[in-house]
Amino acid sequence: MDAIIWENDHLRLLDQTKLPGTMEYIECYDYRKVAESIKRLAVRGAPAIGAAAAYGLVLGAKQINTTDRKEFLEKLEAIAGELRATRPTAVNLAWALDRMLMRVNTSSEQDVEKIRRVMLEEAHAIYQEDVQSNRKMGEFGQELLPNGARVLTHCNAGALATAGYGTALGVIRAAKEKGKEVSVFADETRPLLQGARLTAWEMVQEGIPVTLITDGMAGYLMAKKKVDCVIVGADRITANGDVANKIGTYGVAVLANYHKIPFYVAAPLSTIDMTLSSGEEIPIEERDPKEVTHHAGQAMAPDGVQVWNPAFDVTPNSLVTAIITEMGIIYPPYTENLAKICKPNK
Ligand SMILES: CSC[C@H]1O[C@H](OP(=O)(O)O)[C@H](O)[C@@H]1O
Repeated sequence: MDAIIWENDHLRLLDQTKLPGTMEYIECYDYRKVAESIKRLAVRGAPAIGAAAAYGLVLGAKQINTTDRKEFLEKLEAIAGELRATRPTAVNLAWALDRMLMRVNTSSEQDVEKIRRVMLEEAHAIYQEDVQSNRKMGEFGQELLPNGARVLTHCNAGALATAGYGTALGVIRAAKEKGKEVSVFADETRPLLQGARLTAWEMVQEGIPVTLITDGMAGYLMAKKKVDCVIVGADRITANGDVANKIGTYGVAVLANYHKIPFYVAAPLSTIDMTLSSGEEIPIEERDPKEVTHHAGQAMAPDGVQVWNPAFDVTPNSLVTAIITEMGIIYPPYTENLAKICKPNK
């Protein structure tokens, strides 16, 4: 299932808000449609929104009506700013836009039409590199999974959250491709149910045994010794190895630590932000309270209730057993070992 397709000179986004019931693509010819799709999580997942934003900038470039390079660049920066503002936590979004702008600004090309072609090349490169990174991550990560491994995951860090194959679910896929019997416990992941709607769907599609649990069941499942390890994705990892990921991840990490179960994070280098020294500096997106008080348009809580709805939390590096990257499996001390594989973002 391709969440992101560039076809016939426009971007097609699988509307993930309609899964698992309906597979419907959003046809984007305007960068504002891409921005709106990222905001409402029609396309979501750190690497996926980075790739979508890169293609969104390509669409924006086509909408700038000038042949003057300076004016073109000024308007392109403004469009990039609108795309960057859609979601604050996943660093891949900013990383992809910065990479696109860097490619344009370091090009000596004066012909705006040729610049547009260079931008499309760069967006394709971002997309293709993400799939390759996921496969390399899977190759390294599957070494951590013995035959018969029972893996708990939270949210969706699969093909739908990336350009394809997945980060956490890429490790699961790679283990299966090696002939290992691996099964998955998927946290439903309130409030938007990425686990129930997306991870469970991906695993069922692939014939990988998956058991859906509510978020509150993870602890008891571990206490019953039914989990061999936890693997999650990430939206931003700081230089010291702190991890921002979907809300609820921190609780799963604390439980895993209490039950002495390995807690792994699978993420490409594009998710590691070396400009931030710790997780305290990560901007955490807060979303519409209606995501918590309503489900399928039905009120689940009384009017007047207060709501707190952070979309992410931060797991301290002390609870992270290892970080699975396309450069290999990174163990503590993270500050030292991440610096060895990452170039500073800035
Ligand atoms: C492979 S990154 C997936 C990451 O992104 C998700 O957040 P959202 O669904 O809000 O975009 C979640 O944190 C996943 O772990």
